[in-house]
Amino acid sequence: MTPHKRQTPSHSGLEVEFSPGEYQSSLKSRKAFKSGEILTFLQGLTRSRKAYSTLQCGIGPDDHVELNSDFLYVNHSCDPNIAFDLSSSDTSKWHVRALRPIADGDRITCFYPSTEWEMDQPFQCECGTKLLHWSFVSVLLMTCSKSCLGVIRGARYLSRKQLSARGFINSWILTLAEHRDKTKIDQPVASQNKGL
Ligand SMILES: C[S@@+](CC[C@H](N)C(=O)[O-])C[C@H]1O[C@@H](n2cnc3c(N)ncnc32)[C@H](O)[C@@H]1O
Repeated sequence: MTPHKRQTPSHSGLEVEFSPGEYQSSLKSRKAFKSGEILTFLQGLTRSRKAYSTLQCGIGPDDHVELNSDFLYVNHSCDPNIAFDLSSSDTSKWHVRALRPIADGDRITCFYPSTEWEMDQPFQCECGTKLLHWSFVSVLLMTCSKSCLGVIRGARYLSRKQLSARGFINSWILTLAEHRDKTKIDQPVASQNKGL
Protein backbone atom coordinates (compact mmCIF):
# COMPACT_ATOMS: atom_id res chain seq x y z
CA MET A 1 0.00 0.00 0.00
CA THR A 2 1.27 3.51 -0.75
CA PRO A 3 2.54 5.35 2.31
CA HIS A 4 0.48 8.51 2.87
CA LYS A 5 2.57 10.18 5.54
CA ARG A 6 6.31 10.58 6.15
CA GLN A 7 8.30 11.51 9.22
CA THR A 8 11.85 11.30 10.47
CA PRO A 9 12.38 7.81 11.92
CA SER A 10 12.88 7.73 15.68
CA HIS A 11 15.26 4.74 15.39
CA SER A 12 17.77 3.87 12.68
CA GLY A 13 17.10 0.60 10.89
CA LEU A 14 13.34 0.92 11.42
CA GLU A 15 10.69 2.73 9.39
CA VAL A 16 6.97 3.32 9.81
CA GLU A 17 4.87 2.23 6.87
CA PHE A 18 1.90 4.60 7.03
CA SER A 19 -1.26 3.27 5.43
CA PRO A 20 -4.64 4.93 5.05
CA GLY A 21 -7.37 3.78 7.41
CA GLU A 22 -7.59 3.56 11.17
CA TYR A 23 -4.78 1.53 12.80
CA GLN A 24 -3.51 0.25 9.42
CA SER A 25 0.07 1.44 9.78
CA SER A 26 2.99 -0.72 10.88
CA LEU A 27 6.70 -0.65 11.78
CA LYS A 28 9.09 -2.28 9.32
CA SER A 29 12.67 -3.32 9.66
CA ARG A 30 15.18 -1.70 7.29
CA LYS A 31 18.06 -3.99 8.33
CA ALA A 32 18.57 -7.52 9.61
CA PHE A 33 18.61 -8.33 13.33
CA LYS A 34 19.88 -11.56 14.91
CA SER A 35 17.84 -13.60 17.33
CA GLY A 36 18.37 -12.18 20.83
CA GLU A 37 19.75 -8.87 19.50
CA ILE A 38 18.58 -5.71 21.27
CA LEU A 39 16.92 -3.36 18.76
CA THR A 40 16.97 -0.52 21.26
CA PHE A 41 16.87 0.40 24.92
CA LEU A 42 13.63 2.25 25.61
CA GLN A 43 14.13 5.92 26.37
CA GLY A 44 11.74 8.85 26.60
CA LEU A 45 8.84 6.83 28.02
CA THR A 46 6.20 8.75 29.97
CA ARG A 47 3.68 7.46 32.51
CA SER A 48 0.12 7.58 31.23
CA ARG A 49 -3.37 6.25 31.74
CA LYS A 50 -4.01 2.92 29.99
CA ALA A 51 -4.81 3.47 26.31
CA TYR A 52 -4.56 1.61 23.00
CA SER A 53 -1.13 3.23 22.59
CA THR A 54 0.37 2.43 26.03
CA LEU A 55 2.43 -0.48 27.31
CA GLN A 56 1.75 -1.98 30.72
CA CYS A 57 4.98 -1.88 32.74
CA GLY A 58 4.01 -3.44 36.07
CA ILE A 59 1.25 -4.96 38.18
CA GLY A 60 -0.28 -1.72 39.51
CA PRO A 61 -3.29 0.11 38.06
CA ASP A 62 -1.09 3.10 37.14
CA ASP A 63 1.72 1.07 35.57
CA HIS A 64 1.33 2.15 31.95
CA VAL A 65 3.71 4.12 29.70
CA GLU A 66 3.55 5.88 26.37
CA LEU A 67 6.44 4.93 24.07
CA ASN A 68 6.72 8.35 22.40
CA SER A 69 8.48 6.82 19.38
CA ASP A 70 7.91 4.81 16.21
CA PHE A 71 7.53 1.70 18.39
CA LEU A 72 3.92 2.89 18.78
CA TYR A 73 3.40 1.33 15.34
CA VAL A 74 4.42 -2.20 16.36
CA ASN A 75 1.44 -4.40 15.62
CA HIS A 76 0.46 -7.52 17.51
CA SER A 77 1.21 -11.00 16.15
CA CYS A 78 0.40 -14.39 17.64
CA ASP A 79 3.85 -15.41 16.35
CA PRO A 80 5.86 -12.27 17.24
CA ASN A 81 9.42 -11.41 16.18
CA ILE A 82 10.24 -8.97 19.03
CA ALA A 83 9.46 -8.56 22.71
CA PHE A 84 9.19 -5.44 24.85
CA ASP A 85 11.14 -6.50 27.95
CA LEU A 86 10.21 -4.14 30.80
CA SER A 87 10.70 -6.68 33.56
CA SER A 88 13.87 -5.21 35.11
CA SER A 89 13.49 -3.06 38.22
CA ASP A 90 16.16 -0.82 36.57
CA THR A 91 14.19 1.12 33.95
CA SER A 92 17.40 1.93 32.02
CA LYS A 93 17.49 -1.77 31.09
CA TRP A 94 14.03 -1.83 29.52
CA HIS A 95 14.53 -2.79 25.89
CA VAL A 96 13.17 -4.27 22.66
CA ARG A 97 14.69 -7.65 21.77
CA ALA A 98 14.47 -9.85 18.66
CA LEU A 99 12.90 -13.23 19.46
CA ARG A 100 14.15 -14.72 16.18
CA PRO A 101 16.11 -13.50 13.15
CA ILE A 102 14.48 -10.47 11.50
CA ALA A 103 15.19 -9.70 7.84
CA ASP A 104 15.33 -6.30 6.11
CA GLY A 105 11.72 -5.56 5.13
CA ASP A 106 10.04 -7.68 7.82
CA ARG A 107 7.23 -6.12 9.83
CA ILE A 108 8.13 -5.75 13.51
CA THR A 109 5.51 -7.46 15.66
CA CYS A 110 5.08 -8.27 19.33
CA PHE A 111 2.67 -10.34 21.36
CA TYR A 112 0.51 -7.70 23.08
CA PRO A 113 -0.51 -9.98 26.01
CA SER A 114 3.21 -10.19 26.88
CA THR A 115 2.70 -6.78 28.52
CA GLU A 116 -1.08 -6.32 28.71
CA TRP A 117 -3.23 -8.16 31.26
CA GLU A 118 -6.44 -6.52 29.99
CA MET A 119 -6.29 -4.60 26.73
CA ASP A 120 -7.75 -1.10 26.71
CA GLN A 121 -9.03 -1.76 23.19
CA PRO A 122 -9.56 -5.44 22.25
CA PHE A 123 -9.46 -6.22 18.52
CA GLN A 124 -9.90 -9.03 16.04
CA CYS A 125 -6.37 -10.17 15.19
CA GLU A 126 -5.43 -10.18 11.53
CA CYS A 127 -1.89 -11.55 11.96
CA GLY A 128 -2.80 -14.57 9.86
CA THR A 129 -0.53 -16.92 11.81
CA LYS A 130 -1.28 -20.38 10.49
CA LEU A 131 -0.80 -23.86 11.85
CA LEU A 132 2.95 -23.82 11.13
CA HIS A 133 4.58 -24.57 14.46
CA TRP A 134 3.61 -28.12 15.19
CA SER A 135 5.23 -29.78 18.15
CA PHE A 136 5.19 -33.52 18.69
CA VAL A 137 2.69 -33.25 21.53
CA SER A 138 0.46 -30.78 19.68
CA VAL A 139 0.42 -33.03 16.61
CA LEU A 140 -0.78 -35.83 18.85
CA LEU A 141 -3.43 -33.57 20.33
CA MET A 142 -4.32 -32.07 16.94
CA THR A 143 -3.75 -28.58 18.26
CA CYS A 144 -1.16 -25.96 17.42
CA SER A 145 0.90 -23.89 19.84
CA LYS A 146 1.13 -20.63 17.88
CA SER A 147 -1.93 -20.38 15.65
CA CYS A 148 -3.80 -17.04 15.63
CA LEU A 149 -5.74 -16.53 18.85
CA GLY A 150 -8.57 -14.52 17.25
CA VAL A 151 -9.83 -11.66 19.43
CA ILE A 152 -6.97 -10.18 21.49
CA ARG A 153 -8.26 -9.02 24.90
CA GLY A 154 -5.15 -9.44 27.03
CA ALA A 155 -3.30 -12.15 28.94
CA ARG A 156 -6.14 -12.51 31.44
CA TYR A 157 -8.14 -14.36 28.81
CA LEU A 158 -5.37 -16.73 27.70
CA SER A 159 -4.34 -20.09 29.07
CA ARG A 160 -0.94 -20.85 30.52
CA LYS A 161 -0.15 -22.88 27.39
CA GLN A 162 -1.11 -20.04 25.06
CA LEU A 163 1.08 -17.59 27.00
CA SER A 164 4.15 -19.78 27.37
CA ALA A 165 4.21 -20.59 23.62
CA ARG A 166 4.93 -16.96 22.64
CA GLY A 167 8.64 -16.64 23.41
CA PHE A 168 8.69 -14.07 26.20
CA ILE A 169 6.14 -12.88 28.75
CA ASN A 170 6.84 -10.00 31.18
CA SER A 171 7.12 -10.77 34.89
CA TRP A 172 3.85 -9.13 36.06
CA ILE A 173 1.86 -11.10 33.49
CA LEU A 174 3.42 -14.35 34.74
CA THR A 175 2.62 -13.31 38.34
CA LEU A 176 -1.00 -12.43 37.53
CA ALA A 177 -1.49 -15.66 35.56
CA GLU A 178 0.03 -17.69 38.41
CA HIS A 179 -2.38 -16.07 40.87
CA ARG A 180 -5.29 -16.79 38.56
CA ASP A 181 -4.29 -20.42 37.95
CA LYS A 182 -2.63 -21.14 41.31
CA THR A 183 0.27 -22.72 39.36
CA LYS A 184 3.75 -21.53 38.41
CA ILE A 185 4.54 -20.63 34.79
CA ASP A 186 8.16 -21.05 33.62
CA GLN A 187 9.60 -18.40 31.30
CA PRO A 188 10.67 -20.11 28.01
CA VAL A 189 14.44 -20.66 28.36
CA ALA A 190 15.33 -19.53 24.81
CA SER A 191 13.76 -16.13 25.33
CA GLN A 192 15.22 -15.27 28.69
CA ASN A 193 16.91 -11.94 29.10
CA LYS A 194 20.63 -12.48 28.42
CA GLY A 195 22.24 -10.82 31.41
CA LEU A 196 20.09 -7.69 31.38
C1 LIG B 1 -0.58 0.65 19.16
S1 LIG B 1 -1.56 0.48 17.75
C2 LIG B 1 -0.47 -0.26 16.60
C3 LIG B 1 -0.32 0.58 15.34
C4 LIG B 1 -1.55 0.69 14.52
N1 LIG B 1 -1.58 -0.35 13.50
C5 LIG B 1 -1.68 2.06 13.90
O1 LIG B 1 -1.71 2.18 12.67
O2 LIG B 1 -1.73 3.05 14.66
C6 LIG B 1 -2.64 -0.82 18.26
C7 LIG B 1 -3.82 -1.00 17.38
O3 LIG B 1 -3.42 -1.49 16.09
C8 LIG B 1 -4.34 -2.45 15.62
N2 LIG B 1 -3.66 -3.76 15.51
C9 LIG B 1 -2.44 -4.08 15.99
N3 LIG B 1 -2.12 -5.36 15.69
C10 LIG B 1 -3.17 -5.86 15.01
C11 LIG B 1 -3.46 -7.14 14.46
N4 LIG B 1 -2.62 -8.17 14.54
N5 LIG B 1 -4.67 -7.31 13.84
C12 LIG B 1 -5.53 -6.28 13.75
N6 LIG B 1 -5.32 -5.05 14.25
C13 LIG B 1 -4.16 -4.84 14.89
C14 LIG B 1 -5.47 -2.52 16.66
O4 LIG B 1 -6.48 -1.62 16.26
C15 LIG B 1 -4.79 -2.03 17.91
O5 LIG B 1 -5.69 -1.45 18.83
